[in-house]
Amino acid sequence: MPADISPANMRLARLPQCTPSELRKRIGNGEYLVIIDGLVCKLNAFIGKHPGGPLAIMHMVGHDATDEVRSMHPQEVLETVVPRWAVAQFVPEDSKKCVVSYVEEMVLPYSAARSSTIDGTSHPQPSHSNADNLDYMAIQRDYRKLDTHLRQNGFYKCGYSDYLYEAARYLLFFVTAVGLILYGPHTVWTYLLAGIATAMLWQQLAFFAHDLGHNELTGRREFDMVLGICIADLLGGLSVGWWKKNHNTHHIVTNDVDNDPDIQHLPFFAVSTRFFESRYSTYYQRVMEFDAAARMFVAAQDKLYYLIMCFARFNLYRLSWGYLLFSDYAPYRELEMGCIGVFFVWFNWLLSHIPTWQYLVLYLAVSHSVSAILHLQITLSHFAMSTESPDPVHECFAARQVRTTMDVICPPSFDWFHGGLQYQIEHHLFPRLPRHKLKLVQPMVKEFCRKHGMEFKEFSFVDGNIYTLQWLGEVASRVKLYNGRKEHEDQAVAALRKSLAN
Ligand code: HEM
Repeated sequence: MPADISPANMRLARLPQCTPSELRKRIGNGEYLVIIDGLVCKLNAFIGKHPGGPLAIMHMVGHDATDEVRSMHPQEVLETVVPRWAVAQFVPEDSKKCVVSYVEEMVLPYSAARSSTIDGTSHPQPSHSNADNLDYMAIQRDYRKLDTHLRQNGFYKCGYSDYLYEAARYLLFFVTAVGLILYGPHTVWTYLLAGIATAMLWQQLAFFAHDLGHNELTGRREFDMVLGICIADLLGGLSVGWWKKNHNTHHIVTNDVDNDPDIQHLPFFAVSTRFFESRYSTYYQRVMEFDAAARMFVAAQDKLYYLIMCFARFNLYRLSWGYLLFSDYAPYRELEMGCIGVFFVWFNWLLSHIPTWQYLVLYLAVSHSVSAILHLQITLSHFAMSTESPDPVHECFAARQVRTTMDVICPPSFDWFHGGLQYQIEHHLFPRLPRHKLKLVQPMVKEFCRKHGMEFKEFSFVDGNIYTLQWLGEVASRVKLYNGRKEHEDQAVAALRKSLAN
């Protein structure tokens, strides 16, 4: 095959070389350098314009982000846009070793929390076999082979006909909910059933909005985003922009205590004893205080899990508005605010047809608390999974996703109930893969994990709940120890202060 001598490739071939020590030095001097496919990309001028937001890039400064970037971008961005930002060719010290982070021991102004996670303190982790003895280089190589196989064999093409069944289901729930409220007899059963149908509609639409957020439908970001706004904002009253920011971050730094918003739920939940240290969240840009309220809730988190989940949707309204009103980066702010406004109008119009306040409360309580099913499905995949890498310098993207995620086993006839997202490990390995293809990929992923000795965690929905509750209970039981130690420390400080004052 003749060598590609296009001007773009000639430019890349002429780029200077950059070693790991030069990379560290330049990052220390304030350059935002990310390694992608062997190229060092300087992103200072691009970070503010990045369609995936600045935080995505910040997390990857000083990292080999090849797999993260491949998993998050369409092919044309990888081939034509990424190389434009290349300033050097990267020369690793040892090309036979998989190194993903060159900055673990550096304190970076924009991601200082990341380096503080490895302070040598031991915190309990859910059990994981072989996590210390993996060959990351081989895992990375085979993961890339598998991804290429999926790309070349049409797995990334969306099967639009799959959505015909989806649409029929959405319509059924919508018509049931609205029909019962507008035309049903005024009985408890009517509003109970209408509430359940509304919750199921929201749950099913959330799966569709999720596909659109990953651009799985058409692969065209703007189109999928606007359709997502019509689904999530207009029909569900939640901001899809907020959700995308949150969710993309979750995919890049999955189950990282300081960085992943999907496990940062103080004062209600702590999935790791690390949260007892009142750590700084790079996502929320504030300290997550482990204060008296947090100590009280976390100590009983396994008992309160379902109850708190019943109120989670109200928290999502709050977070959506917080994002739309205050976020620096909200590219569709006006459109989303308009659509959520329309949601409130039509939803209140619907509520105005409920004849008594008792029925109104019943309908709102049922529709919002049954929505908890969705929150359980989301949290089940990660809450009881590892939150700490055994080797942050070498652990490759694929190994990290398998370590931090679990699948839910369910019969094919129940696929719709989990939205196809019970294949979470597959989804985390290939986030842009249309969700109806995930089940076809599962046997390949299982073989990939078996070959490399990575534990493929999967539970039935019931067992997954039990496993999660046990882990939450395990963390909760440590609060007592923490309280005892804190009391002891407070007494020591008080005694010291007293003796200094005398
Ligand atoms: C040279 C570096 C980079 C370039 C040129 C670049 C460019 C882009 C472009 C053009 C898009 C829009 C894609 C589309 O139309 O579907 C995008 C989206 C995105 N990028 Fe990057 N990116 C870079 C680095 C990164 C890095 C290091 C990350 C972190 C893993 C990242 C994460 C994301 C995410 C999460 C999205 C999704 C946004 C969405 O779906 O709306 N990018 N990027």
